[in-house]
Amino acid sequence: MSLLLEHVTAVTMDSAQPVLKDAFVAVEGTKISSVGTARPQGEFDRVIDGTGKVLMPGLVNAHTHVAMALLRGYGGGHDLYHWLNDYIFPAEDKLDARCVAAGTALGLAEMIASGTTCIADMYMYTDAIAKTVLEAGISANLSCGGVYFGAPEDFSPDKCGDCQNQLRLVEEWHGAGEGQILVDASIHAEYTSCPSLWEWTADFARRHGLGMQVHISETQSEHENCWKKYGKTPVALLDQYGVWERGGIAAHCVWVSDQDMDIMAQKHITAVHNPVSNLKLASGVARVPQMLKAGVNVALGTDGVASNNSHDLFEEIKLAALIHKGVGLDPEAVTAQQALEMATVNGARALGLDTGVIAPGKTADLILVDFSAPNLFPCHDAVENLAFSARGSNVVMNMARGKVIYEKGEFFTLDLEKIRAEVEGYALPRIFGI
Ligand SMILES: CSC[C@H]1O[C@@H](n2cnc3c(O)ncnc32)[C@H](O)[C@@H]1O
Ligand SMILES: [Zn+2]
Repeated sequence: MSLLLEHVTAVTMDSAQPVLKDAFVAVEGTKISSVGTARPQGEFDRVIDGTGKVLMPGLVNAHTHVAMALLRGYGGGHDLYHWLNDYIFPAEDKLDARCVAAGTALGLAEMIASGTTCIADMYMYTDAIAKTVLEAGISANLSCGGVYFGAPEDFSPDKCGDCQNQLRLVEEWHGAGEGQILVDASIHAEYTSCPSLWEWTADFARRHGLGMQVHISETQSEHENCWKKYGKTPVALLDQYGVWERGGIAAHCVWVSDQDMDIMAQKHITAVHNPVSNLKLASGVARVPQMLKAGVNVALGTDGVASNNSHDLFEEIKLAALIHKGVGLDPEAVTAQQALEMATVNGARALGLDTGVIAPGKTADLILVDFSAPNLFPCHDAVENLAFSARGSNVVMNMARGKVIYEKGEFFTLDLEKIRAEVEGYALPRIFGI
């Protein structure tokens, strides 16, 4: 399948040619084949007129729990500890694979309609997630979040359910769909696990050549309790156990120290900034400008919609570009360009994907944003408008791996009616008895 997007304004995220007006972007199979201001030679199976629209790389949600769409906004008004223990974990105890499939489909529909093409996910019943992701068409780094509450001296990988789940996940899904699904090793968090699990997970990632996902220093109490218990911060402690040997995704990083930032830069650990979730759970504001200065790769995530209420990454982009200006009294703290980089090229780097940029040879993960909408007109600077004015609802086309999966309100890989019926008819009654 070949496709040409013509007469479009391309915000490429490629420093060689950042914004191209009246551009032509050609796609061949799953890859971008050409980008320029002259019409490429040849015939195309489909031509899309991009007049009045901005083409940009698909957005990368580098930390999420997509199936938590079922729990949208549940347990509001509490901090992380009470929210997890009093609301989320009890609700999650009632989940089964069918609920998770329904929640994943719902979450993916929201993500796709608002411009997301790639996610890094951590959740349970990962077979159901993988099957749903494959159907939906976006790319996903899936992990199942290692938890171990037993006595450290009793730890054995053969008897640890989460270790067995991680092993199965790799065997069955790593590289599935010609690389559409990658499996990452994962540790839910320092406070839900122990040194023997960290050692095992580091070794597991090394043996299988996997990425790593961990929740890190999300709250002040988590960060300080770790220091009291081990005399180290979570970043430094896990480093001691080899967890970051292959880099990794550290979600939140609200309370990381300056020394942690140096380790993160050195070990290629991405800090995933989740500003909405961190504000909603009153966890704080991550020191993103300091991390950027220290050379840390910073990406963006929504976290689950239980702690966010939305999977619209344009909200995270806007907040990431705004909040650090206010906190640091610095109008240049995080620029519009930097916020867009976090949601595209930096996210792609975090997931180990050859995407996030509009350039020949890159994966064709592309979205069209309608700049004739009242909230995007007039446009003095496309990058500023994307960061500060755009909303997910301005996305009129989502192409993942060269395939148009959403256009003008229509889903081509998901059935929204069926998803709604499954959520209302099965998942919600099972979890909440309603
Ligand atoms: C073991 S699967 C993932 C696990 O993480 C929980 N979760 C969701 N949001 C957060 C967060 O902000 N911090 C820590 N843990 C979180 C989710 O509910 C699953 O149980
Ligand atoms: Zn999370």
